[in-house]
Amino acid sequence: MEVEARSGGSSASEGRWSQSGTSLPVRNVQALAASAGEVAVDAMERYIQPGVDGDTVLAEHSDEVPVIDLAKLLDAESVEVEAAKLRFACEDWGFFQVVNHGIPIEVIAGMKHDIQKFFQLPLEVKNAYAQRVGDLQGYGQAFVLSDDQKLDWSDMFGLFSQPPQARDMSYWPNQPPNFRNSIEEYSSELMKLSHSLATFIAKTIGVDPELMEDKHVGQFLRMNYYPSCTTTPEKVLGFSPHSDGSFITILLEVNAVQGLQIRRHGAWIPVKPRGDALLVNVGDFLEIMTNGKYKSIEHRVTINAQKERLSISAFQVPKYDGIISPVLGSTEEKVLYKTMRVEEYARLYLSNKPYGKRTLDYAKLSQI
Ligand SMILES: O=C(O)CCC(=O)C(=O)O
Ligand SMILES: [Fe+2]
Repeated sequence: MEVEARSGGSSASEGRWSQSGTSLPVRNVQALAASAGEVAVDAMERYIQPGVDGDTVLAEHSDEVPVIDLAKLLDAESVEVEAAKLRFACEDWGFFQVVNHGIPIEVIAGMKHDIQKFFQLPLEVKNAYAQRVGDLQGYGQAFVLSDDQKLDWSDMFGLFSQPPQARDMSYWPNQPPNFRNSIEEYSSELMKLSHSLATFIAKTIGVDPELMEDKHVGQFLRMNYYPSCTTTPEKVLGFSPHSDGSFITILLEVNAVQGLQIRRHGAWIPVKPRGDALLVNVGDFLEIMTNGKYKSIEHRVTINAQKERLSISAFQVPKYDGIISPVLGSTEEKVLYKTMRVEEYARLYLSNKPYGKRTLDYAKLSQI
């Protein structure tokens, strides 16, 4: 069936395909959506996920997503109360909004502006940047805009943005003109935020922050573009349910269009974008390190009928040649996760396609 769908790309649908470096046609969802008026039912079909529209969504709980104030964590008078909130957020939700995060407004505004301009570039221009890269070895430098394997209604462009010595900026897009600079500023600001959060997270579990130091030394930045979908928005997903292969992930919701949903008690809770906050979530590596005390929660992205949505995920990742293992609070604590090489985990995660929590299940000792 898959072959059928691909070879169906006759002259009528050629405009919806773009050629990758290989001869395989790669679907670009933004281009497909732009031709919406004539999107044939069969072109849409592969994106339809049966049952999505039947899942329980509890919008009335959206306001309960925890909010953590970094300024209060940094203030001796309020740190205790705020750290307790942080602990609850990581244990119970696996997600929190961080306000007073200290990232200059102009840095965020620059990044938002440039990412919108980037996705407005002609497909051939974007593909040229995407084609130049694609090597994920040792986390690699960047990866594709379109993915012909993917069933999700989105296009993504990713690059390894930190640390400076491990990246090659010559691969980064230089359109719009200030893009490289915006990425550089944004990612180095986020790195500082990540270190600050990691310090407080370590304290909430009684771990020496230095033990966490090499667990978020790198940063992978992924820019996500979710076109609107006029035909069957309730039946497609921009991003299928997954947990993140990171220590923590810091998400910027670029244009305030709702879409992200968090798995909670068997239902989905939509997250309301906040202009003054960044959304942080616990990733798989932090779940393993805390021996399951902090949860790497599944999440997914839904699609809007009228509006496109853009977001930027910044995955804080450990040293590729390091190891990841539970850090125990006491000698009596039962070890629930394997000790794994980061490289092994990363390879598994990337090969699995992060649908569901398969990689994390593999790391759980109780599963074997
Ligand atoms: O776009 C979003 O809101 C979330 C994206 C996401 O979950 C991811 O990049 O891992
Ligand atoms: Fe995610």
